[in-house]
Amino acid sequence: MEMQHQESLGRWDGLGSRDASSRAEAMEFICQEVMRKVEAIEPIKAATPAPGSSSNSDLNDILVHLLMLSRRCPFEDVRGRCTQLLRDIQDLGIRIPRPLGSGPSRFIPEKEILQVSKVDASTQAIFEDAFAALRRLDNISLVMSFHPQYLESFLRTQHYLLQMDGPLPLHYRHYICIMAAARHQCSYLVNLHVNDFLQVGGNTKWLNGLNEAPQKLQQLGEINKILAHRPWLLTKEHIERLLKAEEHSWSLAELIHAVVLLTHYHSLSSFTFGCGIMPEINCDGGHTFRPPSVSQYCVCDIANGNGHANHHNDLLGNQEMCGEVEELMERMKQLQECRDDEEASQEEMATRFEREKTESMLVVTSEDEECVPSRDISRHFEDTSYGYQDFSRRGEQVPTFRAQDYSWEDHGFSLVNRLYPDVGQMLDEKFQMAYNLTYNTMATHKDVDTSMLRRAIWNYIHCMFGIRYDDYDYGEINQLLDRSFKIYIKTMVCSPEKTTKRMYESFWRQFQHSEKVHVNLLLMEARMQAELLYALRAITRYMT
Ligand SMILES: CC(C)C[C@H](N)C(=O)O
Repeated sequence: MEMQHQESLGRWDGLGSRDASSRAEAMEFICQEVMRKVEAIEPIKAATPAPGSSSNSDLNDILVHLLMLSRRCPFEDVRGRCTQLLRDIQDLGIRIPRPLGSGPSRFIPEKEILQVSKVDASTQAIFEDAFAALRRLDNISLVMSFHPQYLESFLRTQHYLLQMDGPLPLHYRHYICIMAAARHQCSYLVNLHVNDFLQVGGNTKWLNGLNEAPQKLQQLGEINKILAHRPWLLTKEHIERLLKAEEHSWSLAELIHAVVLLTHYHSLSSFTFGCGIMPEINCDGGHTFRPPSVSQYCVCDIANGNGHANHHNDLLGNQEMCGEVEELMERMKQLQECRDDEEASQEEMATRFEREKTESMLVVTSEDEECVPSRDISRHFEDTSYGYQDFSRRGEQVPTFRAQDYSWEDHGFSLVNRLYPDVGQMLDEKFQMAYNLTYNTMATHKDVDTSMLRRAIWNYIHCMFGIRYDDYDYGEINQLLDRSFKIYIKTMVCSPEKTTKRMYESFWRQFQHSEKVHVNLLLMEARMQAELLYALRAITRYMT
C-alpha cells in the first residue's frame, strides 16, 4: 500500500497539468483506499472491544480518517461513500467521531470560507490535484482558496519542495518542516509533518528531540534559530560550518533545499497564526468521540457542516469605524498627488527609513491573552529563550541591508535556480503573484488602485528586517498603516504565536475577511523573501 501511494505521487507532475482521466484515476485510487480501510474494520468489529478503549485505536484511526474524507475530500463520490459508511457503522452501535470547532479558521466564520462541496470548476481542479497529491485538503488551503490563483502557485511550490525529486530525502524534508514550525511553537504544522514524517518511513526516535536526530540535522538547528528570529546575524561562517563538517557535511544543493524549507515553514507558521487556522479534523484537537452535550448527534451533520454555531460577532463596532476606508483612500489620493510635486533629498529619504525601522522595533506585540493549545513540541528545538522579543528588548539595532547591493531579482533568484533548478522560478512566480495580486477593491469600493497600499505593507515588513529600497519613500508607511495594523503585522511576522483573535479583529474593521487573508499572503511572502535574502547573501559571500 505504501508503495502504491508513492507511485501515485510520482505520476502527479504539477497542479493544473492533470487531465480529466488522471483525475478519475486519482479518485479511483482514493476509493480503493477507502474500501481497504472498510475491510480492515470487519475483523476489528468482530473483536468488539469497548468503544474508545485503547485496544480500539486502529478502529478509531479509521473512523477519524473516514470523517476527514467525508468532509474534506473534493471528490463527491468519496465524500458520499464515507458518510454512508459512518452512518452504517453508527447503526451498529459503534461511537463515531465528530469534528470539533467550527471550520478551518478561528477568526473567520465557516460560512464565509469556501465549502469543499460548493466550488467553481477551476478551484475544484486545484482541490482535486492537491488532494490526489497530498491525500488531504488542509485548513490552510481552504482559507487560501479566497485567492485561487495564489493557492495554485503556493501548492505547486510546496508540493515540489516536499515530494518531487530534490537534493534531500523525504523524511529529512518533513523533519526540517517540524524544526522550522517548532521555532514558532506552531503545533498545527508540527502535527501535520509529524504524520508525514512517519508516513514516509521516518524514525520515531528522532521525534523525541533534535538530539536524537542525525548530527547533520542537528547542525541545522543554529541557522533555523537565527533565520527565524534575527536573520541579519547570519554570516558566511555559519554556512561554512555546515558545508565543511567532514562526514556530516551538507552539499550546497542540500543546503539550499533546507534553507527554502526553513523559510517557507517559518512564514507559513506566521500565516497559520495570522489566520487562526484550526487543527485538522484528523489531527489532535480536531475531533472528539464524546457525544455532544445537547441533542443527539446526527451523522448527516458531519457531512454538511451543520454541527456548530458560528460565533462571529457581526455587529463589531461598525458604527464607530465608519469612514475608516474612505479616510485611507483619501490619504492614498493625497500621497499620489504630492508625489509629483516635491522630491525629498537622498539624506532625507534615508532618515525616513531609519526612523520607520527604529519605530517598528518599538511596536509592542505581547498581549498575554489566549494560549495556543500545543502538544509537547519544545523538545524539537533547544534554546527556547532565543526569540525576537529578547533581542528587541535589549535595544539592539537591526543593521541596514541595501536592496541595490543584493536583491531577489538580481541575485537571490539566479543563485537558487543554479543550485536547485525550477525552485527559483517557482518562488519567483509565487512572490510576484502575492505582490501583484489585486481585485481593485477596498472593502465595498470598486475600481481602486491599491498598489500604493500593498507596496507599503510589503516594504514595511522588509523595513522591519532592515531591508531598504532607496527609491521608496518610507514616510508613506506612516500615512497608510495605522497603529493597530502595525501591531498585527509585527506580531504576525516576528512572534506569530502571540497573534490573538482580538488583534485580527482590531485592524481594518470594515474590510472583508478575504482582504485580511490577502494581507496575510503579503506578510507571509514578504517575510519569506526577507529571510531568504539574508540566507542567500551569506551563501554568496561564502562562495566568493
Ligand atoms: C489587501 C487589500 C487592500 C487588497 C485589495 N482588496 C485589492 O484588491 O487590491
